[in-house]
Amino acid sequence: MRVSISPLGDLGPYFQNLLSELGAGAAGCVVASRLSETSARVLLLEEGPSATPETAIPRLAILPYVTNTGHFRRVKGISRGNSLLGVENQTISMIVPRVMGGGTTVNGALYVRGAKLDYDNWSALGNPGWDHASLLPYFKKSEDFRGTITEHTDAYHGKGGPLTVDTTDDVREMKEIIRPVAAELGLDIIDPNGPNNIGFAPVHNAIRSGVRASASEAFLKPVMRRPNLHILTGARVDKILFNKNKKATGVQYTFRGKTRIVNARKEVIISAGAVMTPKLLIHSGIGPRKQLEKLGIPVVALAEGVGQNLGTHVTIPLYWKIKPGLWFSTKDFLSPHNIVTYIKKQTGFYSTPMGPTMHTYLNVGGSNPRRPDVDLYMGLQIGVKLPFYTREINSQIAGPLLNEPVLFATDMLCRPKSKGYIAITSKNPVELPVVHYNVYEHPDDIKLHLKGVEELRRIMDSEAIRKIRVAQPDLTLKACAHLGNNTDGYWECYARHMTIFNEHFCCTAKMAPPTDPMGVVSSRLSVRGVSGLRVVDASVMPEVVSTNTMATVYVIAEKASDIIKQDWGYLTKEQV
Ligand SMILES: Cc1cc2nc3c(=O)[nH]c(=O)nc-3n(C[C@H](O)[C@H](O)[C@H](O)COP(=O)(O)OP(=O)(O)OC[C@H]3O[C@@H](n4cnc5c(N)ncnc54)[C@H](O)[C@@H]3O)c2cc1C
Repeated sequence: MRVSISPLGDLGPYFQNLLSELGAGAAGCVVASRLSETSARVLLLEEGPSATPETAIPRLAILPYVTNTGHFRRVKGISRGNSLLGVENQTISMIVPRVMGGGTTVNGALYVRGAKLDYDNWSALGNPGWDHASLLPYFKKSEDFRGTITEHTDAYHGKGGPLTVDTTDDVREMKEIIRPVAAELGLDIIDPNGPNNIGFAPVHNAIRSGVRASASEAFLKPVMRRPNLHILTGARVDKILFNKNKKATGVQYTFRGKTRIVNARKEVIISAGAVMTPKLLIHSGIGPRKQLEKLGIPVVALAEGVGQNLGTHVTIPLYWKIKPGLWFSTKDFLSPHNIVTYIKKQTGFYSTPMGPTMHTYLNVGGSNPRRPDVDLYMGLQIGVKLPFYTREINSQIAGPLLNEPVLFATDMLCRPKSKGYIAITSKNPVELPVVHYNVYEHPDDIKLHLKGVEELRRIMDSEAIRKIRVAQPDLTLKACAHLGNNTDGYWECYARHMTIFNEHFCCTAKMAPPTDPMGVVSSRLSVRGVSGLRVVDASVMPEVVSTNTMATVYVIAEKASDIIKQDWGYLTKEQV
């Protein structure tokens, strides 16, 4: 996708009467697209470049994990205490997107909405209008669903929206493997975005006819020529500017090495993602008192919750060796047939993402039989070296499976009670934040997580899975071997070594009622203590949802767009 890169200085008075938006990620692309449906002038400032062509190829979706594609920065993700023991210095190198489309250009393209009760809980926390029934029309508005619809799921899917959601060949194959397992264990096979939230759920992907449907491709590309929408890439916003009445009047940004200012008469919307939005707020004088004082940044508004309350998911990876021939091999990557088929028709091997193809949503803690507390992801893959982990871990767990066909499963905790924070350590806009997330800080998390491991092992021991497995090599973690074979102690030790946290960051500028001292934005997503400033991205989630976060960010952005349109008189009260 090509975007305009004219320096704003050349555009003069055009930017009067402006809605200025920054961050063209999942949320930013939706908001820019929807707001430019009105007569408002919209300026979208994005720090990163346009996406390069290989990002569109689903099979290469995991590329960021193994190489540096230049579409993201790596920030430190640190966990202290008795966790991440198998990771060098207990520090993961985390991906923070920096490209048109943000996370949706570099992510695994899984489109999953989480459980209905996640949203009902947001509303119960004092955020009216954010319950599932109110959000369902917005999920549907975004979506152009190409998968199978039944009479039970029809009411949950949209047709004709900008974002194509589909299932792939790999997912269909996995579904056939799982069908007898589900029958044997008495579990349903469900639609991951349908009415039932417990069971095996074949993955839905944001993919359009074999090509990644990123936020910029789906929401911006079709509307690029709107005269009231202007997009500037390579523009890093350094701070929000305020007048003496604490109204946001515009932003200061750096473009081609020069500092510039643009004024926004209507409002400024931050969509920089859950790691970078807190940085920008703090650099603009909105944040916890101690932090602003320490950095010597003049206070515009005190907001103790900025950068706090960090939520994400934690995962334990496990591997089983399977029969050869069931799955592709490394040779498929270099097969001229596969390459030519993809180039000519966007079908075949390269048209499907490499990653999990099946969720298993279960409630193992007994809290609510309708709301999952673990998501056991599964997929077939070829054994590779594991990023993040130490040499010892790699030789014990990955080594025996290198280049072998494996069934991998990750036990993901849906809503960990442990919380983290984003540390902003410098006033320098170029300096990156550090993510602190102490895995298993809350004692309930490990207990629940280990119940997930138990369930996973039960699934792997089912008759149907045994049929596709071969003798398992010894994958014992030596550091835990003294605790016995398959004992609770062994698995806890395994989890404390192997569990990592994902880049499903959220909740660092959370939406909350005024009574909550850690709330940063209102239920209309306006930043408290100032005017003319909103946050619309993963930061505003009050609590993490039960699954991957992209679909949730899309729904936040769809709803926010209508709220903003209403506040500026483009929609009536009844229309939101
Ligand atoms: C590697 C990876 C894999 C993932 N896999 C999945 C998956 O398969 N399914 C799923 O549901 N979720 C997945 N996620 C999570 C999902 O991508 C995010 O939840 C989602 O992208 C968050 O959207 P956002 O709009 O909040 O932020 P982002 O999409 O991160 O967008 C933020 C944008 O703001 C820009 N920006 C930041 N600071 C500035 C600044 N100062 N000035 C201008 N621009 C700025 C960034 O360059 C970026 O483009 C994954 C995330 C990652 C990183």
